[in-house]
Parts: sequence; structure tokens; C-alpha cells
Amino acid sequence: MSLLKLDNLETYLGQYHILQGVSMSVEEGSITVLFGRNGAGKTTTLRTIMGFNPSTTGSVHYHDQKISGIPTHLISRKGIGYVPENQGMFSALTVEETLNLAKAKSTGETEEKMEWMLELFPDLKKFWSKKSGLLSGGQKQMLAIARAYINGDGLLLIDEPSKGLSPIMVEKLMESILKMKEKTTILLVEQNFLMASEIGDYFYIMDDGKIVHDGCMQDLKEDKETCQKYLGIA
Ligand SMILES: Nc1ncnc2c1ncn2[C@@H]1O[C@H](COP(=O)(O)OP(=O)(O)OP(=O)(O)O)[C@@H](O)[C@H]1O
Repeated sequence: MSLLKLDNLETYLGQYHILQGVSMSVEEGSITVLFGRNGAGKTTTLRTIMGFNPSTTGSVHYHDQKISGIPTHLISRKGIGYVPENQGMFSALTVEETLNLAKAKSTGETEEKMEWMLELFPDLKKFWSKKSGLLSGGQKQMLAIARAYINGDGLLLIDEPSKGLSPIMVEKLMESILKMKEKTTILLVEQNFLMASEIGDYFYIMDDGKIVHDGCMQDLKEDKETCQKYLGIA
């Protein structure tokens, strides 16, 4: 079943026509990866879903309900968690304060969600009283994902979590994201093809604001021509 459906989105940033008829769907319980070169429009797609950069035409449906055209805080309240590329942390808050704030803003089984995040990311427990601004890049990313999951466990939109992290940290993070599939659906923007293709079920490739390819991840792994043309992988 399709949990999230984007239909023919056209989004402008100022005078620039960024998303040019983007349609895609995310299956419930899957990891769907959105690939594409720098500037292809991946971040804008996530920001359009969240209502930060609304589209001028087209629609976004979540659980068959139209969410395009409503304010971001109401979209988030429907259970969609967003992890932006820069993580959007308040660096003066500790891990504890950050997660408690997410808990306070959330409804449902917040205690269980918090416990599961601490089990999945033990570093967060270890650095419980540390200010988030002082965490390592990987730990900040874990905190951002945990916060988003506590806020909205129906769907997580994660923007390039591997950016700037060491290969070992990327591997650890991808394993955790894969485990999160047990309890949530994930739309992941990634440029790290090797890692993302290991954990993704489905993929979309964007180029110049349009979806140019989509399908099962297994098929993409075998499609050397597409990988080379759009993802720069030999
Ligand atoms: N505020 C803005 N005003 C005008 N153009 C913008 C603005 N922000 C981004 N763009 C342009 O929109 C296009 C899409 O950007 P977007 O960040 O969505 O791409 P991306 O695929 O996520 O790339 P990256 O991996 O570099 O983040 C790019 O050409 C970018 O230069």
C-alpha cells in the first residue's frame, strides 16, 4: 500500500522552477531512496512534502489524505518526521533536553519510542547530558533521527545522513536506519549509492527537477548504464 503519494509537483524557489512535475510514491514499511546529482532537487522534494516550499500545482497525499496546502506543523503532527541535511539541532540543548522536547511535542507511545531510540543509538544514552553542539557528526545525526522518530513515527524523511561522516560511521548509521524499518517507513535522500543500495527496497532518480528512473533497488544494482549515467558509478 502506498503511504505517501506525490502527484505532479511543481515547485518554484523565487523565480527558479525547481520541481518540474515530480510524481512518486512510498510503500508502507519500505525504505525508498531518492538519488540524484547535487542540485537535482532532492532536498526541495522533501521540503515540499513538509510544506516548507509548497508546490504551485500537484498534490501530496499521506494515508490517502491530502497534506499539500496545510502548514508544516500540522503535517508534522500527522506523524511525518523530518531530518534536514544540516540536522537542525539547538546546539545549546543537551541530548536529554532535545529528546524530552520531542517527547513533549509528540503523542502516542512516547516512552516506548524513546526507549527504542536509546537501544538503537546507545551513544545517545552515553552522552545524555552533553550539549548537542558538542557531539560528533555521527552522534548529531543519530540524535536528529531519534528526535524525528519520536516526533513522528509514521514516516521519516531523512536528507543525506551520510554527508561528512567516516565510512565506519556511515555503515553504523545505515544499519540503524535499516533496523528502523521494523517500525516506520523511510524516504531517504542519499548520494552514497553503495550504502543506500544495500538498505533500500525501492529507488527514484532525479535529474534537473524531474524523476528520470524508478523501480526496485535490485534492478538498479544490475543496471550499470543508469548507474553510470545518473549516479556516476562505473
Ligand atoms: N533558495 C533558493 N533559491 C533559488 N534556488 C535555490 C534555492 N535553494 C536551492 N536552489 C537551487 O535549487 C536546485 C535544487 O536544489 P536542492 O537542494 O533541492 O537539490 P539537491 O538535489 O538536494 O542537491 P544537494 O545534494 O546539493 O543538496 C539547485 O539548483 C539549487 O541551486
